[in-house]
Amino acid sequence: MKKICVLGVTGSIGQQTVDVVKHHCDEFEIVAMSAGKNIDLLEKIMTVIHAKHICVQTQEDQEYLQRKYKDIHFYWGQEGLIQIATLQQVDIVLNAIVGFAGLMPTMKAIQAHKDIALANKETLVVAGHLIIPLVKEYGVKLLPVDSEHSAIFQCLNGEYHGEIHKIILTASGGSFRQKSRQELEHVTVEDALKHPNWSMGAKITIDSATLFNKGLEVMEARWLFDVHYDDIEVLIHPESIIHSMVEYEDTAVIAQLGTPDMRLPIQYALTYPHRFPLLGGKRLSLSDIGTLHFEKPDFHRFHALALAYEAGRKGGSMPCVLNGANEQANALFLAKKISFLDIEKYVEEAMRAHHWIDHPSLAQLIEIDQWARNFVLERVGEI
Ligand SMILES: NC(=O)C1=CN([C@@H]2O[C@H](COP(=O)(O)OP(=O)(O)OC[C@H]3O[C@@H](n4cnc5c(N)ncnc54)[C@H](OP(=O)(O)O)[C@@H]3O)[C@@H](O)[C@H]2O)C=CC1
Ligand SMILES: CC(=O)[C@@H](O)[C@H](O)COP(=O)(O)O
Ligand SMILES: [Mn+2]
Repeated sequence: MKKICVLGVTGSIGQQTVDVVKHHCDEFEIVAMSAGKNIDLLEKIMTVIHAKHICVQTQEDQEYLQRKYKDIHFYWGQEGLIQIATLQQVDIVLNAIVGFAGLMPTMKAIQAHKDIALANKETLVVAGHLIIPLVKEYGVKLLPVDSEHSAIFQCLNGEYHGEIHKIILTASGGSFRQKSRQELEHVTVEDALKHPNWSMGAKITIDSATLFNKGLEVMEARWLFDVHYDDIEVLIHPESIIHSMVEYEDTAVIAQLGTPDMRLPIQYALTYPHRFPLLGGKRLSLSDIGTLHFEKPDFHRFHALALAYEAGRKGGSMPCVLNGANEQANALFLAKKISFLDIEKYVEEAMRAHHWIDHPSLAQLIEIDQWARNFVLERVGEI
C-alpha cells in the first residue's frame, strides 16, 4: 500500500487524484492532505478520504476544524504543509498546490526522503537549480504529473541516455489561439477561462491563454530532462491528442497520445513503472478524429513565450521574476483590474527592472518572488 500526501486536494488536480485513489484503494491510501481556503469542499472530500492529517491555509480554519473533528490532526499555513509532507508514514507527496506556495513543501519533502509526484510546475521554474541537485542528493524519485512532461517521461520510458535531439512540447494554443494581437486587447476573463480541451484551475487556464503556461513548461522540461533551451521546441497542436514528443539523434520521433484526461498522468506518477486500468478513461480513436493539426507558435502574438525562453536562458533569478510577476498579473487579470495584454507587459517590465543574480538561494528566491509581485502591484497602483 503506497501512502500518499496530497497537497492541494481541493483543486482540479487534487480532486482528480482523489478519483484515481478511490478506484485503486487496494494500492493507495491518502494519509495526509491539504486544502487552501475551500473548507466546504474539503469537508466533502473528508467523507470519502479518511486522512488523519489535514492542513488548511489559515489558523482560523484550522481551529474551527479541530474543534469539529476531534480524531483528526489539523495543521495550518506553510509550516503545516511542511509538517504533513514530511510525516514519517508518507511515501510520496503529490504536489498539486498552485504557484510559488508549492516550492517550500516540495523541498522539505525531498529532504525527508519522500518521492515527489509534481504537478506544481512553478517549483521547478523558480528553483530547478536547487531542486534537481536535492533530488540526486536524497535519491528520491521526481515524477512529472504535468501532461506534456508525463508524455516525455513515458516516451523516454523513465530513462535518459543523452541521445535526445530535441523535445517537442505540444501546446493547444489556449482560448485565443486564432485571435490577432488587436483582438487580444479586448478579450474578457470569461472568454479566457474557456479552455478548448482541458478543465483546469483558473490560474493555469489563464496561463494557457497567454502561453505563459507553455513558457513555464519549457523551463520545467529543461530541468526534468536536462535539455538545453535550443533543444526544446513548442508546437501548437489544437486537439491536445499528442501530449508531447521526443526526437532522437537517429531522427526517430516517439510520441505519447491519448484523449485529454489528467487522471492518466496523475495515475502514472503514482503507479510508475506499472500501468493500471484507468477507470472511466475514454479510449483514443484516431479514425473518429480523422485529422490532427500542427502549427508553429507566433512569438510576436504570444510574447509571453518569447519572455519565458529569455528568462530560462538567462537563468539564475530571472525565472523567479517571470513567475512571481506572472502570478500577480494573472491574479489581477482574474480580478478584472488589468487587461489580458497587460499580463505580459507587466511581466516584461519586471524582468527589465530586476537586478539579476546567479544561483539564488531559497531565501533569496522568497525575496525576489515578493519583489516581483510588489513591482506589478505598484505599477497597477494597488500598493
Ligand atoms: N489542472 C490541471 O489540469 C493541471 C494543473 N497543473 C499544475 O498543477 C498545479 C495545480 O493546478 P490546479 O489543480 O489547476 O489548481 P487549482 O487552482 O484548481 O487548485 C489549487 C490548489 O492549491 C490550493 N492552494 C492555492 N493557494 C494555496 C496556498 N497559498 N497555500 C496552500 N494551498 C493553496 C487550493 O486550495 P483552495 O482551492 O482550497 O483554496 C487548491 O487546493 C498548478 O501548478 C498547475 O500549473 C499542471 C497540469 C495540468
Ligand atoms: C493538462 C496540462 O498539462 C496543461 O498544462 C495543459 O497542457 C494546458 O494546455 P496548453 O497550455 O497546451 O493550452
Ligand atoms: Mn501541461
